[in-house]
Amino acid sequence: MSTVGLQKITKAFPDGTVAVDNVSLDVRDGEVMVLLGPSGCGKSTLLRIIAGLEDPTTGQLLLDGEPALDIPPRDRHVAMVFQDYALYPQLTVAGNIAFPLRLAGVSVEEQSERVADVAAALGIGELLNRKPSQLSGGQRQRVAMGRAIVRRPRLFLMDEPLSSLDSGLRAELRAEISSMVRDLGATTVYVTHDQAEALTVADRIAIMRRGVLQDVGTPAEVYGRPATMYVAALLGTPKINLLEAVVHVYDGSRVALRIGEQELNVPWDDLRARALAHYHGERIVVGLRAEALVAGGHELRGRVRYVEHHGHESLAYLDIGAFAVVIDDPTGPVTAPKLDRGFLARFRKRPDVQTVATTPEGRHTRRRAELAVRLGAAPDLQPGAPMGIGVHMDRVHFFDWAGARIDVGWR
Ligand SMILES: Nc1ncnc2c1ncn2[C@@H]1O[C@H](COP(=O)(O)OP(=O)(O)OP(=O)(O)O)[C@@H](O)[C@H]1O
Repeated sequence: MSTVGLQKITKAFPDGTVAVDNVSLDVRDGEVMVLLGPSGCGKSTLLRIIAGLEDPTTGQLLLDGEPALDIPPRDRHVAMVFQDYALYPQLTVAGNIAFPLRLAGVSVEEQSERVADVAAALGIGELLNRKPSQLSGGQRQRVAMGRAIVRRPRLFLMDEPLSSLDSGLRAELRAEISSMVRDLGATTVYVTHDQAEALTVADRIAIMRRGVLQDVGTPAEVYGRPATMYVAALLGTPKINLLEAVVHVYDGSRVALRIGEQELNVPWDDLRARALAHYHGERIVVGLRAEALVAGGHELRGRVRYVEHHGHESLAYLDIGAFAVVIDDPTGPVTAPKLDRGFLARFRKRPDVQTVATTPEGRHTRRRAELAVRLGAAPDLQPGAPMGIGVHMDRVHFFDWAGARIDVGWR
């Protein structure tokens, strides 16, 4: 049994940097909780607070329901895995994995038994006599994991464990890590800035921005019902289009969203239409992911700007004469569309990027929107071709201008 409770944790460093800002989060027994966010958002600081390497300025930490801030790090029974492996170069693989057991005074027989078990589970049983310098990056990371597991900790803390590996190996190892921690049943807090990694590894994801917790939920929940525009922009490939729209209610009977020169109707039997009606005359943001759109419908019209081929499918990027909001955060993800030269030349004459608002979500800029629509493998489409677009309204997200979700029964 192992749970973590973070209660209103704030960490301000002496220079005034607030790395973690009033974060409350419960990690359940046996759960893999991923802390996701861009560099500098406070993920590592939170992890270090759980490990006891850092004290919060205010707030409480509970381990297994008990206040834990006074427990020294070595007595918290947590194992940390970092991105830079930190293996002892002079020790063999077996020596590295056995190291914490040796420190703990475990007998030599038990040490070699446990090392062999762990190495077999990680597929590095053949490498026990090698030195770290004779291993590949992936093998070194497995050894580092082995050294953490062998102690049978009640809690794993992993800080970007895969970030120094190439992308193929990352994908392979993240699947392995997620099945391994589940087999062990160990509660895990896993830090990453990679949304794809978070969506694969996590039971639940906690999304952070500038020290503030933005959203918590299963991968399906945070992807399917993002709490804020920022969360929507962070998750998914291709990135969501965040379109600037103005709400118009016709005679209290129909809600339409004016997107550029076009109108997207929200049927009155869509329960969210009532929530949207409160914004009559106001600017909101409409989030459209590729899976909300189908080529050949009639809800929106656009012109093909360019087509991106991905082998099994392709993505058409359409100009629909609308503006997209870009979350302008130097440390955050930017939903900047790819701009070709001609586009840039035309828009230099009429700048498309301008600051339009400063909200709690950050400084917003707008750009000419490019709507991504999924198509078959090799569509016969030329730039400039007109295309009708169908919209699955149930997959469309609405946010107010400050970036908070507009929805029925939303918190
Ligand atoms: N000792 C310190 N003194 C002052 N500021 C600090 C200190 N340690 C961290 N910070 C700041 O606190 C913020 C959060 O840092 P943290 O390392 O937790 O972020 P992170 O999300 O883990 O980023 P990364 O992925 O780059 O490690 C950053 O702005 C960082 O510069």
